[in-house]
Amino acid sequence: MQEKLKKSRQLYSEAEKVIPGGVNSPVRAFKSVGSTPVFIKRGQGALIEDVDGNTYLDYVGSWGPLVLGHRHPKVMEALHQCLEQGTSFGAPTELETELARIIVDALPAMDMVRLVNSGTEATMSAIRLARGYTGRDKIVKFEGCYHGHADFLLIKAGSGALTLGVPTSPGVPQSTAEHTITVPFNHLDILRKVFEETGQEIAAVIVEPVPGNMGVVPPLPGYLKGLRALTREYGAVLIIDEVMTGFRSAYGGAQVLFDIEPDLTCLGKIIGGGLPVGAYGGKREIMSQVAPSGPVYQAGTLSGNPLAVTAGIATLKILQEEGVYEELETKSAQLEKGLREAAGAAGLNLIFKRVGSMLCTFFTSDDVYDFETATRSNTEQYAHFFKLMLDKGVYLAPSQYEAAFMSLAHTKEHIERTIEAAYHSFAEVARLK
Ligand SMILES: N[C@H](C=O)CCC(=O)O
Repeated sequence: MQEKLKKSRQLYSEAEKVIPGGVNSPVRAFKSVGSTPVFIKRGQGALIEDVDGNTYLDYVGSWGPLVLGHRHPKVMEALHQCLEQGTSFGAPTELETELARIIVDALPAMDMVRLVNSGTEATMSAIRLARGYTGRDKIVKFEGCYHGHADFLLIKAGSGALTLGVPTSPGVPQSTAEHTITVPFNHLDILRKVFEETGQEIAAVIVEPVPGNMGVVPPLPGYLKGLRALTREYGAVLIIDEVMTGFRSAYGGAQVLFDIEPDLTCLGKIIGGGLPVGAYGGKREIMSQVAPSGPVYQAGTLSGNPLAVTAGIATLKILQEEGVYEELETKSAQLEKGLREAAGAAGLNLIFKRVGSMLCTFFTSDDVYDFETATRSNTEQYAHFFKLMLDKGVYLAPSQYEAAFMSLAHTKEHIERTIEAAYHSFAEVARLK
C-alpha cells in the first residue's frame, strides 16, 4: 500500500512542515490507523481519486455532507450559475431566505433559522441562546457525543478527540468545564437524577439524536421522548444536534424519524451540499432573542454565503424527490447485510449498528449502546480492517468512532464490490486475531 501512496506521502511531509499534523482537521491524519493520509485530487459520484491515481469507493463523503455523492450535476450547475454573480456580499440575498424556508418547512418544530458557517458555530450559538433565554448557565451533554470544538462542548467528546485520546482537551478552562455536566447516553435514570439535583440551573440539554461520533449508537426505544419530557418538566431547552443526521436520517432529520419536538435544532453538513454551512433554529419565542431582533449576540461575515446556500438548496431539492430515502435505506441495508455475512464467514462475532444511511462496525461482540460499550471495540482490529479495505479500493473513515455514510451515488455494483473486499479483509483480521 505504501508504494501506491508515494505522492501522498511526499505531499504529507510537505504539509507537516506548515500545517500542524499536516492536516486541517485531526480526523484526516490517519493517526489512529498508523498510515499516511491519502491526498485526494477529485471525486465523481461515489468515487474519489487520489494524487497517485488510485480510485476508491468513498464511504466518508466529506464526513457526511455528500449524500448525493461528488459533483452531482444539478449541484454543479447551480454553483456555476451562482459563481457568475459573485462569491460573497456581506448583505442579504434572496437565496438565504429560500434555504431558510426549505429548512423551516421540513422541520415541524422550527419556526425560524439562522445560517452560520459550520456545525461548531451552530452548536456554540444555540447554547449561548439557550443560556440567554433561560438565564441559567449549566448545560448537559452526553459522553462520546461531539458537537464541534467550542470549549464548553469539548468535554468527554467523541470524534477525533476520542480517537486521539483527548476527549477533554487541554486549553478548556476549568471554570468553563464546570458548567458542563456529562452523562452517559441512553440512561434516562441517570439524567433524571441530575435534573432532580440541579434541574433549576440547567439551561439546556444538547444531544445527537443518533450519536455518530462514537461510532453509530442508536437511541434506545423511548429514550429521546424521555429526554423531551424531562427537559420540559424542568424548563431546560432541548437542543437536538442534527449536524450529522439532518436530512440524512429522514427528510428533515432524526427528529422527524423519531417524532421528537426539540426547542432548538443545529444543522450543518448536508444543508450546505459540500460547502461550509451551519444553522441553528427553533421556536419563534426563543429565536427572536437572537440579535438584531433580541439581545443574544451572534454574527458572521460569511454567514449565508451564496455559494454554500446554493449548493444546499440544490441538494435539498433533490432530497425532496420521491423514493430518495427509501433508496438510501435499501442500499444501506444491503451493505449492512453483506458486511454481517462477511464477518460471520470469517468467524468474527462483531456488532453492526445502523440508522438509515449511517453505519458502523464495532470490533466487539458485546452490545453497544453508550460510550462505555462503544469504546470496548478493538481499535487495533479496526485499524487493520481499515488498511486492508483501503488497499482494496474502499475508503472508510480512518477511525473506529465515525460512521460510514451511504450516498445516492453508490450503486448495487459498488456495494457488492465493498462486500467482496470485506470478505477478504475480515478473513485477514481473523487470521491475525
Ligand atoms: N466527526 C467529525 C464531524 O462530524 C468529523 C469531521 C472532522 O472533525 O473534521
